[in-house]
Amino acid sequence: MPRCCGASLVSAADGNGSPQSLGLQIQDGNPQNKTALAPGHSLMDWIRLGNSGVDLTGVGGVPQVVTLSELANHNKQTDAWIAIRGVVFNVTRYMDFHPGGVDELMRGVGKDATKLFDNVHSWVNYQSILQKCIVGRLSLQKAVDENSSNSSNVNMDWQQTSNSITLFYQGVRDYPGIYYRLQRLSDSKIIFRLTFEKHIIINEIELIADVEWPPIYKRDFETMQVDFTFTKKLKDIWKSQGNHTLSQESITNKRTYREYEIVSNTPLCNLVHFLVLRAKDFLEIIPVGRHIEVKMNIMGMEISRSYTPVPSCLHPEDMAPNYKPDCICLMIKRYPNGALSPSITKLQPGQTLIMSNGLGAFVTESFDRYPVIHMLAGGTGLTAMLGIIQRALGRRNVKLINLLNFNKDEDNMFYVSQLDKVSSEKKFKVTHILSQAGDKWEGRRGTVSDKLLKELIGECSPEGCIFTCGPKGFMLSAKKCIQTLGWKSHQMYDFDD
Ligand code: HEM
Repeated sequence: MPRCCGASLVSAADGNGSPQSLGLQIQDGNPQNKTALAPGHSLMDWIRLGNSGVDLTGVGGVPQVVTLSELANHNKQTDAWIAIRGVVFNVTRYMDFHPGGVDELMRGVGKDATKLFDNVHSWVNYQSILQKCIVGRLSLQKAVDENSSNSSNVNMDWQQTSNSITLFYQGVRDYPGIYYRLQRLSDSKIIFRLTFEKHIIINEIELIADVEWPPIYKRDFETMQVDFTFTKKLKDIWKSQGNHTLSQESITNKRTYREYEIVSNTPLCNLVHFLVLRAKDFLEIIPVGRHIEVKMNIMGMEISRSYTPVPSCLHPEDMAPNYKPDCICLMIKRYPNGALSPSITKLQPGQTLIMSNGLGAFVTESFDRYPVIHMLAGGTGLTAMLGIIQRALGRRNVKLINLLNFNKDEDNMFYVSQLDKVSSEKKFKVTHILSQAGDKWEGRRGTVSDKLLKELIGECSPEGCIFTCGPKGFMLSAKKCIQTLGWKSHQMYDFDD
C-alpha cells in the first residue's frame, strides 16, 4: 500500500529536476521510524546532488547493456548496481540517502532486485529518484550463453487430449524478444527454433504419431508463453510425446529468405492493400516491432523493401480473409510511381514473392513498465503500431493506449473502421488527424505541433512511453515536440518508416 511519506508517486513532472518534477513530496528529517539519515542526506540533498552535474551513473552517462554476471560484479557498497524491471541503476551514491538504510539496500545490489523491491515498497517512484543513475539495460540473454554447458533454462513441456497435443516452452518470461520458428519435416517431425538475443535453440521433435499442419498457437502477452496445439490425425492418448533433441547455435547476421505464396490480397482503401502470405511447411512468430524484407524480380531487376508484419486483426470480426496460423500479414501502400509497391499490391492468390526472416532489434518488453502507451503514426507508420496495440490490449497492466493517427487526407486513411471498433474498448483511444482534409471532414485537422501534442499526449509523465513511426519529416517534428514537452529519451522509441 502506498504511504504518504518521504517519497510518493504522482504523475506531474516539469522535468527541471525539482522535487516536484520528480513526483516527490519533500519531508526532511525522519517522520516515520525509518533509518535516521546522516545530516546532508535528505531527499532534498539527493536531488541537489543529482542536479549538480556529478556523474551518478559511473559510466559517463553512456547507456550500457549489462549482463547478469557483469551486474553481479557490482555488489559492493562502494560499487553497487541494482536492476529493477530491466533497467540497471548505479546506487553507490544513493546508499547513504536510502531511507531504509544501507544494509537494506545492499540486499538488492548486484542482482535483479525487482521482486525484492516490490515486496518492500512497490509504491516508491524509483525511476524518478534514480533517474540520474541509469547505467543501462539488463541484457536479456540471461545466463544461457554465460554458463553455456546446458542449451538453456527453457524447457519444452506438453499436454494432450485424445484429439490434440499442445507443446510449449516454460521459462520464456525471462527472455524478452523471443522469436519462434517452426518447420515441418513430415507429419510427425517438427523442428522448433527459438531465437534469443544472441543464440538459437533448436529442438527437433519426433512425435509418436502423425499430426495436422499447421498448429494453432495461443500467445499469452503477460507470461510470453506460446502454446502450439497440433490436431492428432488419429484420436488416441499417447504414452509419451516422442523423442526430441536439443542443440544450440550462435546467431549470425545472415538473413534467410523463403518463398511465400499469396493467400489473399484485399484493398483496405484506394492505396493500401492487406496481404496474407504463407510459406510451405513453415510457421514463424516474428516479435512485435521487427520488420521483414520483401524481394521481387521486376523487369529483370531484384528490388527489395522493408515492411513490418501486422496482426491478422485487432478485432475478431475483422479477421483477414483466409488467414491460418502459419500466415504472415502485411499492409502495403501502393505508390503509383514506386519501384516495388505497384507490383506487390497486384499479386493474386497463388503467386509468390521472397521474404526474409524478421529483422531489427526492437524489444517491446523493455517498455512493459509503462502503463500508458502513446503512439504517433504518420501515414503507413501505423503498420508498426498495430502489433504493439494488439499486445498491449492483451496486457493487464496497460491502462491506456493512445494512438494519434496522422494522414494527409481521407484518401490516404486506412484501417479506420477497424481502429474505431477497437477504440470502443475502454483502454484504446484513437484520434485521426488530417493535414489536408476535404470540407466534409469533421475530425481533427493539423500536423504535429507542440500545441496539438500538449493537448493529446500531454507533458512528460513517468507512467508513459511514446512510439513514433512515419516519414522522416514527420519523425523529426514529432521528436522535437515530444522533447519540448519534457519527455525523456528512455521513454521514446522511433521506428524507421
Ligand atoms: C531492493 C532492495 C531494497 C530494499 C531491501 C529496501 C528496503 C527498504 C526498507 C526496509 C525501507 C523502510 C520501509 C519503512 O519505511 O518501513 C525502505 C524505504 C525506502 N526505500 Fe528502499 N529498499 C530497497 C531498494 C530501494 C531502492 C533501489 C530505492 C530507490 C529509489 C529505494 C527507495 C526507498 C525509499 C524512497 C524509501 C522510503 C519509503 C517510504 O517512506 O514510503 N529503496 N527501503
